[in-house]
Amino acid sequence: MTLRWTRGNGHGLAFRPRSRQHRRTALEPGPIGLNPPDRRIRLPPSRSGTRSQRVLWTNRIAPMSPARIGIVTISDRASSGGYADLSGPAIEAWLRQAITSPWSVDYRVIPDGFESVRDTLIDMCDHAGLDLICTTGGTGPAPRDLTPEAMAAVIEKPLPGFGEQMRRISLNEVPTAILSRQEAGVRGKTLIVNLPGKPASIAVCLGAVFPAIPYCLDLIGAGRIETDPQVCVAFRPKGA
Ligand SMILES: Nc1ncnc2c1ncn2[C@@H]1O[C@H](COP(=O)(O)OP(=O)(O)OP(=O)(O)O)[C@@H](O)[C@H]1O
Ligand SMILES: Nc1nc2c(c(=O)[nH]1)N[C@H]1C(S)=C(S)[C@@H](COP(=O)(O)O)O[C@H]1N2
Repeated sequence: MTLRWTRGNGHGLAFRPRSRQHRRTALEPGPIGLNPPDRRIRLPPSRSGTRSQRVLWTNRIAPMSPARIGIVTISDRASSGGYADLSGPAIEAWLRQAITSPWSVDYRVIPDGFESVRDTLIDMCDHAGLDLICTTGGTGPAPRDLTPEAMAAVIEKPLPGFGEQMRRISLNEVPTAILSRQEAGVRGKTLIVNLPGKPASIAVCLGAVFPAIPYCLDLIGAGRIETDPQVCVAFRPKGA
């Protein structure tokens, strides 16, 4: 038996404006929407089963619960209707191609600014309980670009390698990549990764760092992600 995930709230993809902030939350299928064969749903062992049988069912046979991924577009103009957000959807499209295990998305479009970014990220980590959050925008040096300042107030463990690698790869594309202060870090069981605002930067940056993300999620106790090796070869050390 296989599972096919369906949209959970019946609201489809429509935006629901909320003052200056637009928000869509939907339980959505991953790109494939099927559980891997070794994770088919079976009835759990009865209460009389041994402890090791129950552990086996829980760890190896129970279906993977969907990973919960947040996408946050940080842009004054996208959040006020100045232009259509292209970067958030670009992140979602890239993830749909790369991730083969079930996942759901929590997508928000918010204005630039310290408090707006800080409060949104804290809400997504602590209340929505997301496993991974990808932000886009607000990483540059302009006065309203305050994503890194908000990150400093949110993350508990910085992971500087992410920003270094994304800038390194991006410099092959555009000299102004050096202007991005994008970074990544962990808060509780959530990994947050910043991407620049330009839609074209999304695939470049995700392609550069995503191979390390599934194992990072394993290490922090977040949801498990499987990837399509044609798109992204996730690296997990042998024995992990
Ligand atoms: N989310 C987005 N969707 C579509 N285009 C975007 C987005 N973010 C940035 N861009 C494009 O990239 C350009 C430069 O990005 P940058 O982040 O510097 O924008 P910005 O001028 O700071 O945007 P804003 O004022 O809305 O925050 C923008 O002028 C816009 O054309
Ligand atoms: N791969 C890639 N990285 C990029 C860019 C880009 O076009 N492609 N734009 C740069 C530019 S022009 C800026 S100003 C910084 C910061 O962008 P942000 O403030 O929209 O986050 O990201 C940089 N990083």
